[in-house]
Amino acid sequence: MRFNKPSELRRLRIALIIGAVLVLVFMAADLLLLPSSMYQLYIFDRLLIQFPIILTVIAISYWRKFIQYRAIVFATLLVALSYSNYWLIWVCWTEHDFIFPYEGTILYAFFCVFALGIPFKLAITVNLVNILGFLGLMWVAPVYGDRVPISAAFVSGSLFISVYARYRLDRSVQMLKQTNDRLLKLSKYDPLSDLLNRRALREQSEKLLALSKRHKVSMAVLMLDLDDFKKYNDAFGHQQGDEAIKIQARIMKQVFKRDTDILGRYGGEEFIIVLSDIKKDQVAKHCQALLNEWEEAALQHAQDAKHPFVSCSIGVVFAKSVNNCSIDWLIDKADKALYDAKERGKAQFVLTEA
Ligand SMILES: Nc1nc2c(ncn2[C@@H]2O[C@H](COP(=O)(O)OP(=O)(O)OP(=O)(O)O)[C@@H](O)[C@H]2O)c(=O)[nH]1
Repeated sequence: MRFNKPSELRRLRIALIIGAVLVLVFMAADLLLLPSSMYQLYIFDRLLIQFPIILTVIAISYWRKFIQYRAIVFATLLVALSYSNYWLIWVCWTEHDFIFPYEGTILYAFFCVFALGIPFKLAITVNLVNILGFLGLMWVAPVYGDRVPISAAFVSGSLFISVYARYRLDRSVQMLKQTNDRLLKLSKYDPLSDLLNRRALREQSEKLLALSKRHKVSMAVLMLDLDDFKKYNDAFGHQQGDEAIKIQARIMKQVFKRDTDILGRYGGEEFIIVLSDIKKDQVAKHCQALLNEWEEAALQHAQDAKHPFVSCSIGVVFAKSVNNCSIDWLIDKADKALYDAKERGKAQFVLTEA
């Protein structure tokens, strides 16, 4: 799952606007309930404190670094909204003897934690601050009389549930992301060599070819095949053969390090390397480096193999311009060059030009 900054920003702004509209809707509902003597106080709290706080956050969302600091901004928003609610409850009680409901505090917590996405650790801190605030309010102004303990328990419990639910949600998303990454890797990479599998190799090669055509740069396709691998398997066993495949992959990664180099397992003991924007003599140098690495590895081959140590043959096609080329055509050319390398005695490379 990739984080998409513009769409996340849009989503958050929409959530904030919905929040602001909800405050207005609740205002209308509350005004039906409240005695008219309290209208001024109530409207002051909602319209001149809470509503502008939300509008300020919407304005802050246009700040360049908002996404980076959004969790802190939303945590501050939650504290500000909750404490302005506490203030309203307190003033209603002390000045008008009116018992203002506390449910808004819970709604604000759920809205900020879920709709705006305050992460788990920050949600604990902020909700703790809000629970302490509510308990403090109940201490200095026991608004709900006999119901103070149950009200305090209800507010604390609800805020705790929002934090716990956030934790479960974060964990599930994290696990989903890990599984997704694993599946993506499995669908793209060959598990034995950790190189691209045939399908991913084709997809990436097509993309690189399109880019090379657009930028009018050269390309080279190398096809590699372990020499007398059947004999190696027969002599040392399939498992040892798998080790040789891993060595081949390691050598390829050692020699071809550019970000744009595409390394893949084409099938069995055949590998493909696709390069872009490279000179012909550089390609030849890299092929020689591959052969040298195998020589240095000095891995004993089967007695009846052509060479005493395990080696590979390489067929290369180099195209200065790829305007009229397709990937299939380039692979076919590299395959023919590989056949030539095998015919000429193996453990060597044959480079042809398209
Ligand atoms: N250990 C192992 N062997 C494999 C794997 N994939 C293919 N092979 C073996 O690779 C061998 C390929 O043999 P051939 O196609 O006859 O080629 P070769 O023996 O390398 O002969 P040349 O290509 O002429 O040098 C077969 O024995 C396959 O079983 C694999 O994943 N692991």
